[in-house]
Amino acid sequence: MITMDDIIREGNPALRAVAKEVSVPLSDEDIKLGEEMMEFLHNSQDPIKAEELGLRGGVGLAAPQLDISKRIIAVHVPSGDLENPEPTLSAVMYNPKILSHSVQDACLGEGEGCLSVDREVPGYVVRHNKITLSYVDAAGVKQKIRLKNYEAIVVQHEIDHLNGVMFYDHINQENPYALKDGVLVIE
Ligand SMILES: CC(C)(C)[C@H](NC(=O)Nc1cc(F)cc(F)c1)C(=O)N(CC(=O)NO)CC1CCCC1
Ligand SMILES: [Zn+2]
Repeated sequence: MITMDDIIREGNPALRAVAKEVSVPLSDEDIKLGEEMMEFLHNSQDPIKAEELGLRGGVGLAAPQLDISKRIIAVHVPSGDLENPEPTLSAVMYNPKILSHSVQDACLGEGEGCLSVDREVPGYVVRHNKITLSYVDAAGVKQKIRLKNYEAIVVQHEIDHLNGVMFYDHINQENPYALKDGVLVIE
């Protein structure tokens, strides 16, 4: 089972490498890894298990954060309201690729953090507001989906990890809260 000890932290050069595509059909090993990554996210969002295992509540995880240089990400975005426990996005994505994106940019009003970064780095992380994404799912089926707002931000954050990019690489060094006109601030 994946715990925080398995997650490498900034400074580890493996976080700056470009990860390799996985072969399709998926190997049992890659399918198992994806299942373990999703299990980590579920455990991290379960108050009891998170406390027991000392996990930070995670919405996304990329294989390079486990020192595995493969283009695999897992995302699990809870719905946010207790009435509707259905997550708004829950998927293990193999070889995810952004096919196209909106002109409209967006950022989280709270800025971003990272499971591999044990410090606060303030500032807006400007990303695409909407993306069209292709990936191979855990069943080996090619998917093409459109995402927007928070879900799109999470997936872009995870795909960045596959390219050795950290969220703070996007923050304006002169003025971390500088915003061009028209950037949507997502609260
Ligand atoms: C770094 C951390 C603060 C743990 C961040 N979680 C988060 O932003 N909030 C959160 C946590 C939950 F459990 C449920 C929930 F709806 C929201 C996160 O998981 N990531 C993922 C990551 O580090 N992947 O490599 C960072 C987020 C910043 C913007 C998108 C992902
Ligand atoms: Zn991260």
